[in-house]
Amino acid sequence: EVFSSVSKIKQLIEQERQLINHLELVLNISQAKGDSDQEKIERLKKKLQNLDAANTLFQEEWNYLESPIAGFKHLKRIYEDWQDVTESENKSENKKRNFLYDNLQSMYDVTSKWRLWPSEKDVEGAALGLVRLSQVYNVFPVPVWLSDSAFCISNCSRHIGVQSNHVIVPLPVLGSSGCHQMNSKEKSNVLQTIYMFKTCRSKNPHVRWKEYELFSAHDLMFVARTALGNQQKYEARRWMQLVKTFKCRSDTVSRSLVADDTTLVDLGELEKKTLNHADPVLDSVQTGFLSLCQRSIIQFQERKEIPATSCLCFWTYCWPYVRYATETVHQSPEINVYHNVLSNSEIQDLIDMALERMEPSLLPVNSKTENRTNLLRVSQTAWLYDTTEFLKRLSRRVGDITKLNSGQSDVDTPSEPFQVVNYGLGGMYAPHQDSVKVSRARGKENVPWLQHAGDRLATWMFYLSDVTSGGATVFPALNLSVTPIKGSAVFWYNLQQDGSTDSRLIHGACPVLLGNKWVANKWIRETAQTFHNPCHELRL
Ligand SMILES: O=C(O)CCC(=O)C(=O)O
Ligand SMILES: [Fe+2]
Repeated sequence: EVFSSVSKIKQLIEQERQLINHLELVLNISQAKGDSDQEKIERLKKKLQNLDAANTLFQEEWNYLESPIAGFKHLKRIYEDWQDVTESENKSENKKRNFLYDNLQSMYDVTSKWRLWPSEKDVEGAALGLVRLSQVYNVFPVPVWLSDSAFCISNCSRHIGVQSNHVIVPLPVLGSSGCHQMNSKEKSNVLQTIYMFKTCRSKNPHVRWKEYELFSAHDLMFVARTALGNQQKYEARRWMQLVKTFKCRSDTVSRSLVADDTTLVDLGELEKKTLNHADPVLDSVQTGFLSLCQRSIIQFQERKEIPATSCLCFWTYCWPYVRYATETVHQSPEINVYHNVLSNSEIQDLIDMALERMEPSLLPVNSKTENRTNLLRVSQTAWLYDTTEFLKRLSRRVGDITKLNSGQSDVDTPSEPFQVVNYGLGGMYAPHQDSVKVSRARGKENVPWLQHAGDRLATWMFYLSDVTSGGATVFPALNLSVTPIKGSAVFWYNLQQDGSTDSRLIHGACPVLLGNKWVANKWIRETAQTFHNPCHELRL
């Protein structure tokens, strides 16, 4: 599975490069051997050129893949293109075993076994990410017709205080259109982006859009069909309607964007299936979650810098001494954000360690990932035990700041190992409690220490990245959202003094609209806090 981690999607560039080099070699040898159909070799060589161009596009600018549109298009292209290359021989009528046939066959076998190669499920996962983003943030692709080029891009909604029909262009997309003179402050500002975009376009009407910035009719149909398959009829209809606007346009660009007749036949069938849709009914937690997520996008531009005045500064006791700042973001129950608790190189080390071990995240209660269509949690996770001095030091730092027993080892387990998380395209975590009271024993029989560790008394979460847009941690019951700041951490108690779950601490991670979000959790368990957990008045 790739779609649930933006960093893994980026890594595909390197992997595809290796395949391209291999294919080139195979084609050259085949040509020299002369045992294959020359026409076929020519066709594949043409294809190879296209693959090479598409791959090179992202080679230097791989941050473009942090845009959900580019990410979706990239996964879909890799899946479809390589399916086409490796299956071309199988499909042909006169299957003749030769060097080319054998090699394409083995490339097919190898890639279908690669865990880090996109499957149809990945393309669907990315499509559902787009649907989720359009639902949550009301950023929705609308066709915008500009001079000779047609493109569909996000519609900026009333939710972020801008009239409809304005457009949001995800920043990486903007960069390629000759509008990249923005400074970093401007880059973090979604609203400004819209105005930048508008001015920029009017100054550069000749700018042509790159293929991965555009949704073709085929792309839109794919998203609509996937939404329908996920029982999201209303959303399916919204995406489908865009194809119709293509259809109505008479200019050549729009006509070329409507792929072929099958798209139109598909469109008719899909329309029938999406009739009589009903809007989903959301409960109050979900509604609170969504409106906090929407609001956090507007707040983003207002609050990016670490607040200087409202912070108390401390030193940790452990080497290397860290001068951190405490910001109380909520009073009762108390939620604190600690700034400057990790250095950039510590962050890089954590991410490098985690990247090798990441697996699709499990849901907390049923611990099953089979039904990924619900996508309550779209991310990948790696557990890092305190096996190195570096990780022990980070665990100690958490203990120094929280005054809790935060160590982690096989014999004595006051807290869990670090759980490093990387979110995917439109990656999110629906509202949940970190407390595991309900599910404690279930499925954990093979982890003996967990049986005695007690509940998750407190949550410590390092932010290992900033997020360009979206991705806030929100607390619907407290009407609070916390913006990820690289190197900061957020901390709260999940349990009340009597050990019961504090329902006010329900929280979730908003979908990432643009960027690559990384966090690292450390859950501090109850049992080993006997002489550490401060009594009521002393709690941090
Ligand atoms: O990523 C976030 O902002 C929240 C993550 C979270 O709640 C969790 O992993 O339990
Ligand atoms: Fe959580």
